[in-house]
Amino acid sequence: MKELKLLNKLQINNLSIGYKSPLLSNINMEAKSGEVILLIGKNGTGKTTFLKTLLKELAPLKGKIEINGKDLKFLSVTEISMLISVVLSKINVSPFLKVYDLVALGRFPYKKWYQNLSLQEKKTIEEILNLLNLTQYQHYFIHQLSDGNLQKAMIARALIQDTPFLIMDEPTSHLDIANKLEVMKIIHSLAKEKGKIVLFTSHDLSLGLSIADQVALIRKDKFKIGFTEDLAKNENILDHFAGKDITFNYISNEYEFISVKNKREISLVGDSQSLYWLKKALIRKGFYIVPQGELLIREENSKFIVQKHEQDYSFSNVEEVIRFLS
Ligand SMILES: Nc1ncnc2c1ncn2[C@@H]1O[C@H](COP(=O)(O)OP(=O)(O)OP(=O)(O)O)[C@@H](O)[C@H]1O
Repeated sequence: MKELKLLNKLQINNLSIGYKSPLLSNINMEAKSGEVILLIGKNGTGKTTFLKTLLKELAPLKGKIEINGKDLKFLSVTEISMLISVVLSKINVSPFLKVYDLVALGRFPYKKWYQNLSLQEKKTIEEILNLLNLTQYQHYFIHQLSDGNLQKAMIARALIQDTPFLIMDEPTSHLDIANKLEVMKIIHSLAKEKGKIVLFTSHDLSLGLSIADQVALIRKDKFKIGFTEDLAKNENILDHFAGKDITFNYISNEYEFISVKNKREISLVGDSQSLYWLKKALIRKGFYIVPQGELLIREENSKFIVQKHEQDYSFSNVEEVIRFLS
């Protein structure tokens, strides 16, 4: 699906947001066509407040937000709807709306009644339903949809709105891993193939980081933004979300729960899938994985071989190894 790529730009200067008093100040950021921005921060730090300000539901306390050179302050609701579409985490539509009608509502900024959809608009709705594998559900009431398909229907509505800037609040919450991955893929392709700027919040950090070009982090009343990997490295963002007895493993890219009962040091030789699962179990049980441990474990002919005091012990599964070591 090739489309003319327009150069979209979001520019925020010296923005302060909040209610009576500022929650966050001195927010500066810039994003261009094709960029995905992940907004993260612990609960209650101001993510929703930031999104509401971008949507002009809240007035900025200070500063300026421009989309494609247009200052939000001077735009009407309809004009903003042609620039920004939004997928909210809380579904705010009637459950007795049919999927097709929900999606068609995305054209509301452009006309008075969706029944007057042009042939071209109807064709685009069909294409988008098809793109999101929703065609077979188009005549369902939205309360009849699974969470995954409901989320996709909300995304379809935002897509039909056809705006340069798309905001998504927790688009992967309540979804299983297959649907999370699908939504991530959609976000990625909307930016890369359609040239949109997509800003989304997520508590699924490693998934979000894998598609984000920039990360905006709200921490200790400060808004920091940067190139994803630089910000992740400089701000230790993954450790920031870990807690007591929980650590982020930069090799496996996962959070790990650490028990403090065992303190033995183990070395794993090799990097097979079996050793990966063994390593997860060892860490969960509180062993330290180090380069030169007191015990060595390798895989040979689909068996785990534990080398202890120069002697080899063979085990056929993870459970046996853990029982032997515990
Ligand atoms: N209408 C309001 N008036 C005054 N304070 C508010 C209002 N709405 C939210 N707040 C406060 O602003 C702060 C930030 O809230 P916000 O909802 O933006 O956080 P968040 O990062 O989106 O949290 P979460 O991850 O839990 O959704 C909180 O302390 C909250 O209590």
